[in-house]
Amino acid sequence: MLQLKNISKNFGGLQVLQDVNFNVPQGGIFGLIGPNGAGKTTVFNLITGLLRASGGAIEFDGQDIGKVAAHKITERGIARTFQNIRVFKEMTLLENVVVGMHDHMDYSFGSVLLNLGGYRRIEAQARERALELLSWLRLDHKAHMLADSLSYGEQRKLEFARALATKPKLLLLDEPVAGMNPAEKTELMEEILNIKQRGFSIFMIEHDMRFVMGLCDRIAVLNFGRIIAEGSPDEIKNNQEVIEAYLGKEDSE
Ligand SMILES: Nc1ncnc2c1ncn2[C@@H]1O[C@H](COP(=O)(O)OP(=O)(O)OP(=O)(O)O)[C@@H](O)[C@H]1O
Repeated sequence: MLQLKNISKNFGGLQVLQDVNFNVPQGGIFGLIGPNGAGKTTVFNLITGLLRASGGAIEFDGQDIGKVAAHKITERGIARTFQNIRVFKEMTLLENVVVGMHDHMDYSFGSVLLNLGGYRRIEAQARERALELLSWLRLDHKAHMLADSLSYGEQRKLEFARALATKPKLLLLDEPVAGMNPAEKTELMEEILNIKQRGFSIFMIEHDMRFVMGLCDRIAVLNFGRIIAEGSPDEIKNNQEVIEAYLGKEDSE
């Protein structure tokens, strides 16, 4: 579904990614892990059009998206959440999700003027859909509360609902359980599995190994800007180079 082909990225003289190749398959959960500073967020920024690669190609559904603008990439079906939470705290949960939908709603200024009934119907459908998305994350009972009243973990989940509002084929999650307590992590695991079962493909960056190993069908490991391993969670857990990258050569015993 999403293919990175020989991707490299330099910031001035600093080579952050080198010959990165992997394929995120349709319908599953793919994980990208690696030590701090390995280049994981840079990969997400390249895929979502926030940065341009220095070399190589990125294809989504067989089409080159390497030069496509960020908002157009969302239109093509890729949505993301960020490491730092970006919800509108002074708006209700429902409003937060409806805002995420607006670019994709089927009305123009003219049609609103000519057809107020149609506009109201579309708005009502949007609110209904937003409630459904909130229910996927078990936040529907708080739909009319301000986002500011949510715990940190709940705000992260609200971000997911908002990303889903753009009807993505592929959902990119940047450290989804950062800052969550163990109970919230367990809940989110179930919710992400449910989202997968609804037909969404998921690609996540995550440091929490229990979460990554428990959820992902396949995992790629990035170390100093290079992919050093790719495989099933069991293959990754037992890969000597991966163990050394995380623990350091000396301590790997
Ligand atoms: N805009 C930039 N300009 C210069 N260097 C950058 C820029 N963005 C990232 N880097 C550098 O690129 C390297 C990779 O950063 P990146 O954030 O992609 O790593 P990461 O694997 O996501 O790390 P973490 O797990 O800590 O979030 C780091 O050395 C970082 O300092």
